[in-house]
Amino acid sequence: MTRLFNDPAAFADEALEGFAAAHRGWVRPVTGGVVRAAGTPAGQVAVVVGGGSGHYPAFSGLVGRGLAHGAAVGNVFASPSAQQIRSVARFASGGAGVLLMYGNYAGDVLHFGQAAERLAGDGIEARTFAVTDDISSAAPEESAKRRGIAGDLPVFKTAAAAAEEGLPLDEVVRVAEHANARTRSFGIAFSGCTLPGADHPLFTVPEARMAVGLGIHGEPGIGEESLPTADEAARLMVAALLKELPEDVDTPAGRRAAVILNGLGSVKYEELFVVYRKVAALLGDAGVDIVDPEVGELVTSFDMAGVSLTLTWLDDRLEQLWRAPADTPAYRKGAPVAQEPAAEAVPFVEDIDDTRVPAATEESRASAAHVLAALNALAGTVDTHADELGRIDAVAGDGDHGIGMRRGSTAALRAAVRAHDLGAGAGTVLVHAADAWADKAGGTSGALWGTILRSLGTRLGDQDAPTATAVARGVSDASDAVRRLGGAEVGDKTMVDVLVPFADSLAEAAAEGGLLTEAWQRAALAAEQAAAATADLLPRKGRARPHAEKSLGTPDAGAHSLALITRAVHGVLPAHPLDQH
Ligand SMILES: Nc1ncnc2c1ncn2[C@@H]1O[C@H](COP(=O)(O)OP(=O)(O)O)[C@@H](O)[C@H]1O
Ligand SMILES: O=C(COP(=O)(O)O)[C@@H](O)CO
Repeated sequence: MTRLFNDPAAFADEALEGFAAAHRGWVRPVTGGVVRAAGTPAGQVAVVVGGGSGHYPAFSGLVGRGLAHGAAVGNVFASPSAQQIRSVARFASGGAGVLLMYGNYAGDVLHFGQAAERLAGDGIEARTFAVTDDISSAAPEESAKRRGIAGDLPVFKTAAAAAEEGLPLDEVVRVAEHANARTRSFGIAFSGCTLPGADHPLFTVPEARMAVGLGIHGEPGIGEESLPTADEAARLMVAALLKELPEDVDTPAGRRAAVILNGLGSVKYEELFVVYRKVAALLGDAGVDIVDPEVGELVTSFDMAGVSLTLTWLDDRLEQLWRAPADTPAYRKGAPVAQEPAAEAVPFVEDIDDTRVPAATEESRASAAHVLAALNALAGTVDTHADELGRIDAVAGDGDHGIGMRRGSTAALRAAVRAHDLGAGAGTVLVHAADAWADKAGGTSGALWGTILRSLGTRLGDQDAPTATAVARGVSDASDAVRRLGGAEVGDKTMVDVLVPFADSLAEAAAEGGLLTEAWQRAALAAEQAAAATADLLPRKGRARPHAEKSLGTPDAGAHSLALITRAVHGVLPAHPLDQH
């Protein structure tokens, strides 16, 4: 249970504020997260890590000398937005490029990827790297699809130590790749976490049972067993990791390994030590030399009861980087160094200002009022159904779909009203709404809804009043862009299962002529049917993919929310052609 909070929606921001206030010697708050208080030395590659809140000390606690140069911090269990990441990276950049590092989750992959593209536009070379250490989350032949858990630490740390040595970006990336290929984790859990403001846990594990391989957001595991003793838990985790050695490690005997026994939130230190005692003995029996082990909380999930074991199989180079000094709020190694308080917040760079509004015609400005009505209806239906969306998402996802959609749609509406008041046309109103949605919501749906609204806005532009055909084309553009960005196709059990038939049916109906509202009505029906049909599908993308049977019988959350939105928007479309006011 998370008991101490104010407004649950403000939890992540308030936690970050307090964290920064408590660690002024190490970090400086900037838009989107934190950077090192002392800045990045000129000419050094900056390692910017990030992910959702709720996993402390990942990710803000790992910022400081010898480790990350900055951390982009998202909402609870949702990736930071591309805009947040871009902002942190701009503040952290030391002029030699930026390596963006995160765990392999759909939302993070989308937002960090977009941030890297935008940084290139800012003249900052940026590369991305997703950590994939959790061996329960995909089979060895699909290791690139694995999630990142406590293996984040050794992969971030070795790459950052290479950056600290002054190596160029390409070489820092090579170290990250090598460390990731040599890092494997395996976890078990006994109970789920309860998010701030929630009155029940996000997921549960039956009494006296243990979920094997359960993810840090409750992603389905690979099995369930009776509650083990501490020694049995150690045996299970060590055996799993020794069974899956990296390709270039033929036997554990005589090898050196960094070992992390990570507590996920409510397993306390003495319990961890009892387990570690057996882990060390078993690894010793297998002939493994343990190097600088860590036993403690390094990647958590609020009050989740569980532990994970991570091994990084070292060679001389990785060992040198693993053992290099580090000094961050949550992770210190080597001789202590006195911290200087941060200089008062003088921005290293200008904050990003994307609020300008280009000139628009009278017609387009008048149509912007219809766009506002549509966004208002959208935000209204999301608000009404937020709890239901969360419940659906919790079946096989992380339960935050309603929260994220509410946060995004509210921010989008607010930005749209502001742009409209500044005299924006329909296209610009949508583009501002798109950016606000992606920025404030983060997560997978934030990136995808940002893309949907931006595609539509770009197609409508600020010159002509939108016709049914232009709207249908904009929706088709959105459908193409979402598929391109997320890589999902129809049948994968995502919002794409609704977006594609909605776009196709709208295009078909619009081509027959008539009013947008009539065409939209047909398309909304197609969307509702397609959303309901996702209940029969097995997910092939996103969090719910591994061991997906759990979601059979429940529709996809993103597909359902899209169908609800198409219906709500239909209710406010004008009963006359948009270009004839
Ligand atoms: N690759 C993808 N392409 C399109 N849609 C996706 C993809 N992955 C996930 N989704 C959609 O995103 C929804 C989850 O959104 P959200 O709650 O923001 O996710 P998360 O918490 O994983 O960031 C899913 O229900 C699904 O419809
Ligand atoms: O949950 C996280 C990000 O994944 P999403 O796919 O955006 O939900 C985050 O906590 C781990 O980085």
